[in-house]
Amino acid sequence: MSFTLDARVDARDVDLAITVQRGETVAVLGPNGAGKSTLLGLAAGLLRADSGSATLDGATLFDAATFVPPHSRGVSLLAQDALLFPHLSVLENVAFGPRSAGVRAAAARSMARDWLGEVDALEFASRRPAELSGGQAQRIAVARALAAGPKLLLLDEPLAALDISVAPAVRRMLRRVLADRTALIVTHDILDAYTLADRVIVVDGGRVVEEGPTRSVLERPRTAFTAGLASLSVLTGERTATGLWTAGGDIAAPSDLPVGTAVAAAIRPAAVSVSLEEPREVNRLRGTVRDLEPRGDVIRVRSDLLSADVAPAVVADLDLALGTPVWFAFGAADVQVYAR
Ligand SMILES: Nc1ncnc2c1ncn2[C@@H]1O[C@H](COP(=O)(O)OP(=O)(O)OP(=O)(O)O)[C@@H](O)[C@H]1O
Repeated sequence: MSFTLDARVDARDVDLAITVQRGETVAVLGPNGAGKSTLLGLAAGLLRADSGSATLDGATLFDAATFVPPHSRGVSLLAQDALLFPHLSVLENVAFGPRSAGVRAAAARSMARDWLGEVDALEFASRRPAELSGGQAQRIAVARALAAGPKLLLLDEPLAALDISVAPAVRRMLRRVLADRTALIVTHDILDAYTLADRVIVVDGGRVVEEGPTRSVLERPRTAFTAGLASLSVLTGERTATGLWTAGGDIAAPSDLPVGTAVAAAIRPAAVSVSLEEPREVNRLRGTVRDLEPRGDVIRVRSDLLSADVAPAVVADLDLALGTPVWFAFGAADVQVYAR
């Protein structure tokens, strides 16, 4: 076990318990105000808990009697913005951590060069932060965080401030450097969770509401927030002999779960079609159009129960608008049933 935290911040109604295994990257997802930054603040030592404790590799970071200050924790926090020292060169920025830890100047510079190489940014060593693009500055910030030799790396939406044209390359770099590291990454981007994290924790209302391996949480969401993030429609109901019973009607779906089990069913919007007349498909549910959202080359048609991705021509042909009553249809094989 590497990092454990079980702590409360009463004024924020936050009560979180999490564990990160050694070498594991855990993504922290959740709506605005859920408590994600509070979690990072507690781990980094920027915020004090009212009660609880945290340990890192067996050493106490805080408890009722102890509070290890941020710089002595072996924890590095990488913020959304690079926050480099503007008056220092890139190399000096990265060498700062080792220098503060007592490493001699020449050795610290050599370490800094190694870390700059690690993030593909050696060519910027002599520049000042003002001469860097956002993506370049974020690479330097990663090198600086790693050069401090942290046992736990905290990343607070590290790609959020980047131009979408540079984010993929920085994400690839992060994937490489996070591979064997103990890290917590707060993100709003499901792609970060898929590409960077071994496990995800979903926080809502100051509590952990879902956790597990990234794929299983995102493919079998238990909360509306996670379902929305994963772009899945989730229907809840009870297992029947042929599928499941839901408030919207019976649905045919394959499943090995016993009849009567409380189940949820996830359906991808791309697998759902929309019509005005009652369709022939065995799985058909009535709905009312609540929202029409352009998403690339499809329009996402949302109702209270289900969403469907359809071609713009279909929206035009059916004359869909907010409030239009419609039928949704989908195949039994497109329904993923799991226990709630
Ligand atoms: N400095 C603060 N003082 C008091 N309450 C705060 C402070 N910062 C956050 N809170 C409250 O604590 C709760 C958790 O907020 P937190 O910033 O941790 O959420 P978050 O998940 O990081 O949100 P976001 O995604 O918007 O950054 C919220 O109710 C918020 O209003």
